[in-house]
Amino acid sequence: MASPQGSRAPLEFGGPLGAAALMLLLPATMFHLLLVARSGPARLLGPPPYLPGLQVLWSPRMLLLWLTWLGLQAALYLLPARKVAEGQELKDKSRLLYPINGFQALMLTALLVGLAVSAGLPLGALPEMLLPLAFAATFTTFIFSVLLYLKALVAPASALAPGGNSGNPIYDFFLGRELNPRVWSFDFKYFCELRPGLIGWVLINLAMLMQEAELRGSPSLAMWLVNGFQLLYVGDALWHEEAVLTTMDITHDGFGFMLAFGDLAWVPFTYSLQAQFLLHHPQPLGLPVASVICLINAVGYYIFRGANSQKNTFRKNPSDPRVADLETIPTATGRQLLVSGWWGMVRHPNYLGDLIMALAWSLPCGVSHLLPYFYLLYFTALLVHREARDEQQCLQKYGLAWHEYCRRVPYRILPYIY
Ligand SMILES: NC(=O)C1=CN([C@@H]2O[C@H](COP(=O)(O)OP(=O)(O)OC[C@H]3O[C@@H](n4cnc5c(N)ncnc54)[C@H](OP(=O)(O)O)[C@@H]3O)[C@@H](O)[C@H]2O)C=CC1
Ligand SMILES: CC(C)CCC[C@@H](C)[C@H]1CC=C2C3=C(CC[C@@]21C)[C@@]1(C)CC[C@H](O)C[C@@H]1CC3
Repeated sequence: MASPQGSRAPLEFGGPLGAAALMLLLPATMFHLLLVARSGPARLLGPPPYLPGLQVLWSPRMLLLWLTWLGLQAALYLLPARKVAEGQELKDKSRLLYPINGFQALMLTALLVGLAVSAGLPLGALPEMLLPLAFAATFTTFIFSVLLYLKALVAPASALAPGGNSGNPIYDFFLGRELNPRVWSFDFKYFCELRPGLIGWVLINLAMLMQEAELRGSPSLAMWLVNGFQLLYVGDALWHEEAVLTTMDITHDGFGFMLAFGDLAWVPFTYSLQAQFLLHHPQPLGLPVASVICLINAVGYYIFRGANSQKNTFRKNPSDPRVADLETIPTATGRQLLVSGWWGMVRHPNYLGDLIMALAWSLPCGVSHLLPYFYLLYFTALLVHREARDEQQCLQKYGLAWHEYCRRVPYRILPYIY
């Protein structure tokens, strides 16, 4: 049974008050964005064009559609996997097993959607359903988080996350108590992190593209770019699915409202904002500008993928010829820190690449509105905060060696600036 005593981990996100505020603010922001993206002025900082009543938001049919989507992705998760990977070592020295079949799930979803569309499924109708769908996703996320909280009450103490067990129910509900909640081998956090939300995001994008083709005869170049860039990003994440097993979300954070809402509602409904904006606010884009934007995305992707692959290769096998020549700092844990290559440029080169891509996703939407730049602004804040959390954890793990790394590589994300 879980210990009722509060853990001594320092409180994050502004403690219980911050957690309560975020639980209201995040869904409110998501609905604000959905409403504003379809309004004429599309003003990020203005009031929403109208406040939808419950009869607009609540639809049992949309709830059923949402649950069917989750069910389909769960069924694809359970299909035989090309590989089963081991997670990081847990407190009790055991390691969990995870199926690596996310990319297969993306391909099968594409096949099923393709078949359904050719059989007459009106995917272009999805843009009109976004509000009640997002409401269904938010509603189920709250229920799901309550179930996760209750499940953690009967979990052994060794299954609890380092944070999220303060003893304050609001804070713990938000952050999540159990590290890897599972029913048999079905891992809820791992499943939610990569599948329904990420694949849902590119499906919403595709629906915007199809609806634009229906309205205007063909999709615009800007819509093609946004769809292409974000599909590359999601495809890459699922292709490198195993890498998510070393992220702090999987190894450190509990599974509670923050991640459940982030994965299931926030990602599909707000990360598709640029495509939503373009459907209602077509933007002219010439080939020369489009080529420059493609180049920016390619540079971002090159840094993002290069940095992530270099670290993953090094962590798997430090004597791999691709990384064996890189300079390193030894640490007391026996693990080493890379101090040349991408990780010698700044301490989070992968974040830099990710931010450059975020810029490339907004640029096709022009510069007349701030709204399509919401993702870039939010993502900068998220990564700056995430970087600070990661530094804290690395300092705890590596102590003096981390100080030495910070001395040798003084910039965090942006060389010579931050
Ligand atoms: N689109 C989105 O919404 C989001 C995208 N992301 C992306 O996901 C990816 C993963 O990000 P994230 O999980 O935050 O963290 P990272 O992949 O950056 O991992 C951080 C960990 O890497 C290890 N590390 C740090 N420095 C070094 C070094 N010099 N040499 C070797 N290992 C080092 C440490 O772990 P250890 O030593 O234990 O291996 C550290 O805890 C990133 O590309 C990020 O941009 C992340 C969040 C949201
Ligand atoms: C809504 C809150 C403010 C915060 C929610 C955060 C989540 C949306 C993100 C936390 C870590 C994430 C990661 C990804 C997507 C966003 C969330 C779930 C990736 C899967 C994106 C693709 C990358 O290649 C890997 C990322 C891992 C972390």
